[in-house]
Amino acid sequence: MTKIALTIAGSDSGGGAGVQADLRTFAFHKIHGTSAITCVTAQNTVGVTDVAAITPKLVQAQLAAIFDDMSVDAVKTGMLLNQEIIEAVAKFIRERNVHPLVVDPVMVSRAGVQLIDDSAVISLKTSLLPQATIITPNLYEARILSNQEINTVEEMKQAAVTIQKQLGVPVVLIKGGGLSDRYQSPDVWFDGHNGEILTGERIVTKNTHGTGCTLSSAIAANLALGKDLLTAVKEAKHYVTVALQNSLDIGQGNGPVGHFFPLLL
Ligand SMILES: Nc1ncnc2c1ncn2[C@@H]1O[C@H](COP(=O)(O)OP(=O)(O)O)[C@@H](O)[C@H]1O
Ligand SMILES: Cc1ncc(COP(=O)(O)OP(=O)(O)O)c(N)n1
Repeated sequence: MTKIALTIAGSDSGGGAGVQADLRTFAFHKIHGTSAITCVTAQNTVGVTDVAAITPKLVQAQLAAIFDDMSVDAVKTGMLLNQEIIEAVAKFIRERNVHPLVVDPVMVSRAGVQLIDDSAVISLKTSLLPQATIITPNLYEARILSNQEINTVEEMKQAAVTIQKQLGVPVVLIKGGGLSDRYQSPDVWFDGHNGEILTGERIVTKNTHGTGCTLSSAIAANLALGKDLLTAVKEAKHYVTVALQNSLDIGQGNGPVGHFFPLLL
């Protein structure tokens, strides 16, 4: 039977991240992708030049249109932009008991650019993250969520424990793309009992745009396919590594990861 996944995220006009990356990732996994768009960014490989929010009412209407008609096997959230949209999404997820739910708490891009309003961070912490099956902060986002400095794998482990306990999220995966390690790009998993370092070869390329979106949508795709959470994460990390090996040297800045390769999962 055809599996269905949903991305609740922003549009990236340059096609490297956001909804565009998510739908490509779903398609690669042979999942039918649906989308509830939260905001439209004017963006390319160099940066974001403008952004406009979709009204919370229209975000909710997109969600209702999907869930009133289809049976959704897994959901991911990405860039939610502001407090009103986060509250609308969180309310829908609570009322419809939406799961499994992968929350990529998009706040700051790997280049350090803030992608959501300050007030939105509080709503994210209190309304959305506690409903997630797994959250996938990058180093910047994990610093904000844990209130601690993170520059090493040891500090990633400590922060994962802090975030998991303080926010009551079942599983925290801190992504290590931003570490200054020349050979490895490790992610740290903590599920309340067990911690695990998911190792991965660091691919040397400037074309890393969309890695976080691709990872979280690949996790959602694997969950939609019925895989257990740790397997879903490990296979998603492998997918991102291969996508980085096939990244596209387009544009004048950081090109996107590529999705044009044979299935190697
Ligand atoms: N150069 C790289 N080589 C291999 N894996 C990478 C590289 N950069 C990022 N990753 C991986 O991509 C995923 C997304 O991480 P990251 O880039 O830190 O997130 P974000 O895009 O949200 O800032 C993680 O699994 C991370 O380990
Ligand atoms: C519309 C939109 N959503 C999310 C992001 C951030 O993308 P991400 O893959 O998490 O980060 P980078 O690897 O590109 O830093 C975005 N830029 N736009």
